[in-house]
Amino acid sequence: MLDTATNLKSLLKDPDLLAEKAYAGGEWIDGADGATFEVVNPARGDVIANVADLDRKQVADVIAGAAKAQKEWAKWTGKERAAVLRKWFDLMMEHQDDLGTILTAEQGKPLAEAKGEIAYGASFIEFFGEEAKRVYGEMIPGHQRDKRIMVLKQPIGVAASITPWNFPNAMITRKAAPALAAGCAFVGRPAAETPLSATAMGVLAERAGIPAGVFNIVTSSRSSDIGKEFCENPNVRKLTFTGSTEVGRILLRQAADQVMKCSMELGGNAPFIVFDDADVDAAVEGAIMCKFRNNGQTCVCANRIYVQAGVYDAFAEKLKDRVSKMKVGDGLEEGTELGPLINPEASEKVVEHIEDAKAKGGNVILGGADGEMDGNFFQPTILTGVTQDMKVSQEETFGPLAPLFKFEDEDDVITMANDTIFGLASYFYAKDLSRVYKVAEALEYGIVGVNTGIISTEVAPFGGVKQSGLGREGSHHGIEDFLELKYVCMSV
Ligand SMILES: NC(=O)C1=CN([C@@H]2O[C@H](COP(=O)(O)OP(=O)(O)OC[C@H]3O[C@@H](n4cnc5c(N)ncnc54)[C@H](OP(=O)(O)O)[C@@H]3O)[C@@H](O)[C@H]2O)C=CC1
Ligand SMILES: O=C(O)[C@H](O)CS(=O)(=O)O
Repeated sequence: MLDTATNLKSLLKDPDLLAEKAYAGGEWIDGADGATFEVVNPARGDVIANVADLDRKQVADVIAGAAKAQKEWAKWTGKERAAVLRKWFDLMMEHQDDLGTILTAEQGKPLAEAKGEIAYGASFIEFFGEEAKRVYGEMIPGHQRDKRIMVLKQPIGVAASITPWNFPNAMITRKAAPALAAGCAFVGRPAAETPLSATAMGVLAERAGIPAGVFNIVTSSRSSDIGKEFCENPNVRKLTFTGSTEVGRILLRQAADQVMKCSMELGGNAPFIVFDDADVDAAVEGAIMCKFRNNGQTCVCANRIYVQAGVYDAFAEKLKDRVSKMKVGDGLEEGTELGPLINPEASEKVVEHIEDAKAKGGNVILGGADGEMDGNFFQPTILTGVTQDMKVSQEETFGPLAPLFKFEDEDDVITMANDTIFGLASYFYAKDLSRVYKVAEALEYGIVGVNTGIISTEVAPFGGVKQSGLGREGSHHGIEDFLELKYVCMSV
């Protein structure tokens, strides 16, 4: 039973990984006047930690220190930076079990998924540690006989990061790894719901030999204040955000005054399309992984499931059979496949989408809003007879709700799939090669999964179009957002 920080420490092989202070300038610091905020285990509602609650002035001081440290860090060679990043990666993998336990305790996902997130998060550090050695500039043939043109790539400076609660480790490393590899300093503010995974990364950064002030975690419950400091502080040259489109808009407006370089990984509304020529069994498995990963709390989860008329009934029946067997429970308990939602508001949103769909003609064939589940637990739910006018079609549910839409022909489903302000991830199952090419090209999304429901990897460029974001994270593209191009024109 998780009910106190002491109890959580008792589950860890290395209890020092549970850090309740902020990590800044190589020091562990308290909130001003000892202020703290509570971290709650979403499965049981118990307080598992009391974490330093930094105020805006303290964060400004951290940024000043990061700016100083960054000047020295930028002088390191790419190879030297690669070495400490590799050490950080090795330490993450060595402590994968403890990091997973901490993650499950504060976020709720099943322990196996949490450990998977640690490996996924670590993969960004491994990948960008290697990229640190390959930040190449270029020589361009001069435009005049006496001119030589050189293009340098230099670190942008201090990168400020704001991350969500749903992937409390990987969303930090997906930003910190390219930032540090490029020679930037990093000041990260994790979601108040899940700061412990972030401070644990501070413990390991210190052990890896990352210089003081290069990697900083500012824990705070005052998200708006800290966001304003990040956007208004002249020492911050880059803002990288993962979270809702709503908050992304606020940050972009705030960052505009400094014309700050921003990367935005925002909300999604992923269509998952099953054509008549699909392998239906494979599509059902893909839909389960895509829809119920992290209990539906990912920006790339299938939010709308479109099934062509010829296979609709078979798909619905098979999906219902598989989902009815999924185990809901505490993420720390053996065999749990679906943990709790992060908070009561998340459950309320799922209920709202179910009730709206029912009122507009939808049918619940599994689960539903009036289940006997307590706390933040929610029984996985499948709706049929879903149509475009329902809330679930235009809003991100961010929970274990699978709405099935029936469609007749290819052009119709492309139109429906693209009928959203979002454009992050999309998926479809089909075998015909011509259809695969045409549909992949027609979907207005940054990511298209073909005959797969899982697309997340450090080697590919992750990001959205339309109101799902700006920029890409991961892949060799991911480091570019932390570099500035400098053109040197030499007269010889
Ligand atoms: N595209 C992507 O990769 C991802 C997108 N998302 C999207 O985010 C949403 C769910 O995540 P959720 O965490 O609730 O999203 P939010 O946008 O509410 O929060 C994201 C982060 O922003 C912080 N925040 C909230 N308001 C402000 C503000 N005014 N100024 C500065 N920071 C602020 C939050 O802090 P606090 O929580 O402490 O208030 C949190 O750390 C969904 O829409 C999901 O699709 C989520 C993850 C990944
Ligand atoms: O926060 C999220 O939803 C992640 O970006 C999704 S993923 O990269 O872990 O797939």
